[in-house]
Amino acid sequence: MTSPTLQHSISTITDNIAKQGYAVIEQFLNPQEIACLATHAKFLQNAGEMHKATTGITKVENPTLRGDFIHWIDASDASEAEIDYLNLMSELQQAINQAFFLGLFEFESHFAIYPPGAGYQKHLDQFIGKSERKISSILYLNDDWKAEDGGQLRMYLDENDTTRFIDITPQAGKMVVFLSSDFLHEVLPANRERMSITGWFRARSLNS
Ligand SMILES: O=C(O)CCC(=O)C(=O)O
Ligand SMILES: [Fe+2]
Repeated sequence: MTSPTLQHSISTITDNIAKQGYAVIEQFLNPQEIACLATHAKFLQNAGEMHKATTGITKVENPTLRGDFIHWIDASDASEAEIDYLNLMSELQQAINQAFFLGLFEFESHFAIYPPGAGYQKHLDQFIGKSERKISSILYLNDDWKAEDGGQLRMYLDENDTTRFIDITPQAGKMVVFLSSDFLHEVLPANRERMSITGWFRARSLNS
């Protein structure tokens, strides 16, 4: 059963995507749920389960492009906190499908930890020539994040004008959702560790 708060967040997301292609929700999950996910991210890190992220279809490590460590969430082997997250994202998926008729969705997601100083240079979330990733989502897990900690997600609002962007602080509980094909974005380096879960809703490709 969906809570009224979640229902409200979900309709804010679909309304804002329809209006401007992206949505920022300040408190998508409550502090307790975020704390469980953050604890799980630290557990994965301590267990050596976070791996250097790669970029592109060829999966090359490119620390100058991105410096984060990731762990893909596997529904068949998920912790309680991960299952709660996946259930919420499944509700969001249904709402997005109903609003935009995008259809045939799958969801893939990973934890990401950026050590201090690491970022992710300007990119699009679709691999060149591939467009299965339709919607990107990022949920932040960082308690008490201040603007001076850095680590903002910089979203470019016009691909032809790099002076038009918004900076989003990765504060715990905040969720950003956007059309994967439409927004160049980057992660600015932070001066403290930065944790998140990134997810993509995909349309099935014709050959999969
Ligand atoms: O963590 C963020 O704010 C963005 C991450 C990102 O762009 C990605 O993983 O593709
Ligand atoms: Fe991205």
